[in-house]
Amino acid sequence: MSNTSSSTTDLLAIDVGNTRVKLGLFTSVDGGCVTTALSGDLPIAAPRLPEPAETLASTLDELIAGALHDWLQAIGDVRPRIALASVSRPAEEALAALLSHYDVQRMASETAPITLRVDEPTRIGVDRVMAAVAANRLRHDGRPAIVVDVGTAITVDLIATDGALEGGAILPGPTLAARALAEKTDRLPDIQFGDLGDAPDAVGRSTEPAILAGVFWGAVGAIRELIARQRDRLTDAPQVFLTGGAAPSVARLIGGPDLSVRCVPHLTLAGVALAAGVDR
Ligand SMILES: Nc1ncnc2c1ncn2[C@@H]1O[C@H](COP(=O)(O)OP(=O)(O)O)[C@@H](O)[C@H]1O
Ligand SMILES: CC(C)(COP(=O)(O)O)[C@@H](O)C(=O)NCCC(=O)O
Ligand SMILES: [K+]
Repeated sequence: MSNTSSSTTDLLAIDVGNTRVKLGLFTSVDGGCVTTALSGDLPIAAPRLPEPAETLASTLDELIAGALHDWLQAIGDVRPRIALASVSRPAEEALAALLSHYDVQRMASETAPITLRVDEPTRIGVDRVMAAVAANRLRHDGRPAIVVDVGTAITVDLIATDGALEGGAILPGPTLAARALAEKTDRLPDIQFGDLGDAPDAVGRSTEPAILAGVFWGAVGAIRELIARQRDRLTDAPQVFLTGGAAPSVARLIGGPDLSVRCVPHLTLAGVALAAGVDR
């Protein structure tokens, strides 16, 4: 882990999902947003999206058990200001209690720097909104975008050419789908797959591989179909941004010759940092 020098403009962005909490330390230098990555002695040029200098992805239990304390110490206990975006109310309260000595800004969907062209702006998940804020930085002017977040749930969201978040689709993620099968049936086991790994054979020759084939290719197929249907409403080809814990496993199966898909691991964290004004 690199040494990060303390600065009053350091921002700790936190994305609290239903499975894991993602933390990213964003450092600002001279009011501009740069990474601490160095090329020789010179900071590399500011990317269009802020990149966290340090990150941690952990379960809430691990954080409470000491991982948060250890990580804050390891990054130099810089006492950054904190921007917290959570889709889990219990996890949010538990984290806020752990961080009671810090200045914590709680992010909300309806106050984010993006137009929400949805029926109930206060209900749309703040993670979806933050990822869209970041996607608005990445997409080319005049091009629409589709943001796919493969986490506990999968979300596929459409951003119009004017930058407004139009809404999208929500479905169970692979791990959740497998767990639901185990819970709601008598004879299906709870398959453990921390890492989805390589694409499985679509013909599983016993129960576990059959479940794996179903949840994996079901997720890939659902994402592809949702992108295709959202794309049908557009005049210009969308740029697709993929994020979330399981995104790397499915990324190369989503795109094609006429569809560019970019995997952006810290999309939501970067959106939190942008919404909290890291480079303003
Ligand atoms: N190493 C991994 N490889 C593939 N998938 C993973 C890995 N770690 C986690 N996942 C998947 O990512 C999901 C968690 O992703 P994440 O984006 O953190 O979700 P959330 O935001 O809902 O907490 C898990 O449910 C699991 O399906
Ligand atoms: C859809 C979600 C459950 C995704 O959560 P995640 O998979 O990141 O844990 C979350 O964005 C959420 O609780 N949304 C609220 C409802 C909505 O977005 O319309
Ligand atoms: K998420």
